[in-house]
Amino acid sequence: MTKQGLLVVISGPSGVGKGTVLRSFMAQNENVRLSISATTRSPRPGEEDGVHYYFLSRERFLELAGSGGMLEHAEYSGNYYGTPRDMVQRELDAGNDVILEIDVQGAMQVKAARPDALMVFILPPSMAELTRRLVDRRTEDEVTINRRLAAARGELEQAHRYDYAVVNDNIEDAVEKLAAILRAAKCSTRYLNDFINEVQCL
Ligand SMILES: Nc1nc2c(ncn2[C@@H]2O[C@H](COP(=O)(O)OP(=O)(O)O)[C@@H](O)[C@H]2O)c(=O)[nH]1
Ligand SMILES: Nc1ncnc2c1ncn2[C@@H]1O[C@H](COP(=O)(O)OP(=O)(O)O)[C@@H](O)[C@H]1O
Repeated sequence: MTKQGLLVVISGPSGVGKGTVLRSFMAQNENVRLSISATTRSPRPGEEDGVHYYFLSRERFLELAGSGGMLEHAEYSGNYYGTPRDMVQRELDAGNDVILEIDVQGAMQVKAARPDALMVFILPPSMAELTRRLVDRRTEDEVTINRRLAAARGELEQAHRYDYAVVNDNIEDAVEKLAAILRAAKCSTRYLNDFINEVQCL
């Protein structure tokens, strides 16, 4: 039997650099898969259906969620977001680690349903820098940016519910810290049963 991959949840306020850090992390690490979420928000320029997100109508989203097709789902800043179940389980069973880049509400659902999930929170160096990144990205209008900054304060208060925090000051450093956390997690005694069956600590 192939050993199961690690389920990794990554959260952090909008604009902190989750996408940027994960793109670089994925390019440097094999046997890791990024779950593609479903969302009802509109695609940004350059975003492709089935690559960055599955862009669904509200009706289709609710249908999928209602039929148990999602591991978790939540409403964030006026839109629905959720993790389709199928790919996550398939990749874990194949022995690949799976990263869910999801908001705090969804993360807490995963933590309850899958206590084995490794929970990582990405922090900004400061609120001023977070604001600067969100504004400079130029993908949202002022109202949306303000909404996301308001949400950020609530999200940061939940960071203590995660196993690890990574400050995204410098991208390369953040990628390296994330890799170290995954390596350490594979040696964690919380996976002791798996560990006895199969040496996970490389
Ligand atoms: N619960 C949940 N949140 C998600 C999912 N996919 C993305 N999100 C979160 O939704 C929020 C908004 O995502 P997005 O609109 O892409 O904006 P961005 O994070 O600023 O690039 C972020 O906190 C994401 O982590 C998902 O499948 N489930
Ligand atoms: N360590 C960093 N230093 C400076 N700018 C960064 C850093 N990480 C990300 N950024 C920039 O901040 C903006 C938001 O990053 P993004 O990855 O889209 O965030 P998120 O996915 O968390 O919403 C982007 O313009 C990105 O280029």
